[in-house]
Amino acid sequence: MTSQTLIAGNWKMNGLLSSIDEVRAVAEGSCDNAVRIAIFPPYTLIHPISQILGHDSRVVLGGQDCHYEDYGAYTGDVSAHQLYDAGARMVILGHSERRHGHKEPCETVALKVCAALNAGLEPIICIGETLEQRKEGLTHAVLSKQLRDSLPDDLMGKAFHVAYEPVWAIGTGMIATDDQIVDAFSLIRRVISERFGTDFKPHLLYGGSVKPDNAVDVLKLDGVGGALVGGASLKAKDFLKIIRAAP
Ligand SMILES: O=C(CO)COP(=O)(O)O
Repeated sequence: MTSQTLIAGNWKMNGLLSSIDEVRAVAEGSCDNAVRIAIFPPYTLIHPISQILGHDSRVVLGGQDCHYEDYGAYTGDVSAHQLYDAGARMVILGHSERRHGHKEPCETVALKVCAALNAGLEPIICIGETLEQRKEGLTHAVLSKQLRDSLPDDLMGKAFHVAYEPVWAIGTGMIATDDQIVDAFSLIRRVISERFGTDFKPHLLYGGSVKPDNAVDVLKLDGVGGALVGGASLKAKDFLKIIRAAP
């Protein structure tokens, strides 16, 4: 699995056809090949953006979720194969806005991870505790359970990423402290090595209020393999500052 720093922008339910210019500006403004860049626009924009960027673009596209079935009577859903067909090569799975907003259980996330890998998509699997859970001292228990139950058994040798996104840090401007990030990452590494063996080195991202002015501090932390950025990925000028902050 690549150890290249990954800077990923999750646009969530933002962006219109006119926003394609922002992706073009990111592709043109980023010349450091050491950093991998991914943008997760809404489904409606994946294909038009992929057409404009072309195959050898610096920017990889991804979906923000997918269904675990390949096709069928699932009104409103999109399959991993459809994402790939539209030009996506990655997918975010288990984001807290899916886990909490759509009551999505870990077992469903695990099925989606399998579907994504079968379709040739690289998944970013998100986990994170709420503020109440942290205050009650449940952070480790919550993260371990989410991780164990959201990862299918058959992951050896597959390219995937785990994003630690504390729910209370998302969209709040309240970034996790260095100690909280390092602590969560060491737990994630431990849980994964217990399950898949010590040779298995997961690629870990941090997400939650990453901005141009704090990106350097987050990305230099030991073991941080990149960032999953929400609000600050919507404008190319902000996102490029975060990309340039990568070590
Ligand atoms: O949810 C996030 C990325 O998936 C983080 O969002 P913000 O960067 O807006 O806090």
